Amino acid sequence: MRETHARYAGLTDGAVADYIPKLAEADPDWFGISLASATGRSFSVGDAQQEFSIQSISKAFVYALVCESLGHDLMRERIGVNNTGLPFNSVMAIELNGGHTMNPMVNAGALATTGLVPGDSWEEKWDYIHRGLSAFAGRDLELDEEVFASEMETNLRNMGIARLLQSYGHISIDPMRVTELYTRQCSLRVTTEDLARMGATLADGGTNPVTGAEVVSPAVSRDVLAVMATTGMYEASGDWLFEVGMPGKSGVAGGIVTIAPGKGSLATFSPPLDAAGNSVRGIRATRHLSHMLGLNLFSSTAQPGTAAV
Ligand SMILES: NC(=O)CC[C@H](N)C(=O)O
Repeated sequence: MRETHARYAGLTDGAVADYIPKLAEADPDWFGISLASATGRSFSVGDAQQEFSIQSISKAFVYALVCESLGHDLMRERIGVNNTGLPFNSVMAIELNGGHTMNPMVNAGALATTGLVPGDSWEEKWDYIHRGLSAFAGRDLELDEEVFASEMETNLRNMGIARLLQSYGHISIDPMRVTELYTRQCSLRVTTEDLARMGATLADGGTNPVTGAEVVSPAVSRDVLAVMATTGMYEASGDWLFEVGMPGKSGVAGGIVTIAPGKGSLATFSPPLDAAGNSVRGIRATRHLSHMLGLNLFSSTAQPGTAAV
């Protein structure tokens, strides 16, 4: 892992996200990698204690929690599991599909998923998300108030998507409050160590390997990993699966979590992103580690390959 970190630390491709003004302040040199096993062991290199906002990675875990509460068959019917082939904040994807969301890993499906979070009040709904994501991580996650405020000020597109979904009957409660709740979940602060533990919980069938908490069922974990594999890296999910061979989920702050079912999880953090909004160093490092550790799910042997990655 040290070798992988050193190998890609000097890579300067990509650009730090700036459509959320606060994110533009990130240091492009930050680079952390953590690994957590499904048996509770972990290892990190680089800026693994640097906190950053979880952003879209929250989508996978909130989806898991809502599937656990409402049933994954119902969620599949309501939200969908197919890739849109379009950017994460696409409005066209809704219009091209008769007003339906396509999957929970892009903004439309994620907003609709957050709109289904159980709770009689907004406080209860937030508590459900906050407690659930914290249970995945095994510690109490904190809100980044500055990132939250910054995105709320510039959130017109997500508000538009939520309104559009309301017009098609896919959000039945106040779409502005749903957008706020979604933005709040995206603003929780994590480190790669947290993300690796969250991923290891999915790798372990929904039980946090460190705390022993049963956060979601093995069946929900399995289904969430399948949706991550098809859509976790947005329109670049095919390239990712082809190269890495494992489900992954990225966020615009620069995090990526990758899961090796039954084995554990890798998490990377590096703010510069490619055109699809995925961390450039994160992709390269994960690809390399998948290869070196023989983690590709489609390989018939667990032997590391030899191709230069
Ligand atoms: N790709 C992402 O991480 C996007 C998350 C961000 N909060 C948004 O909705 O725009």
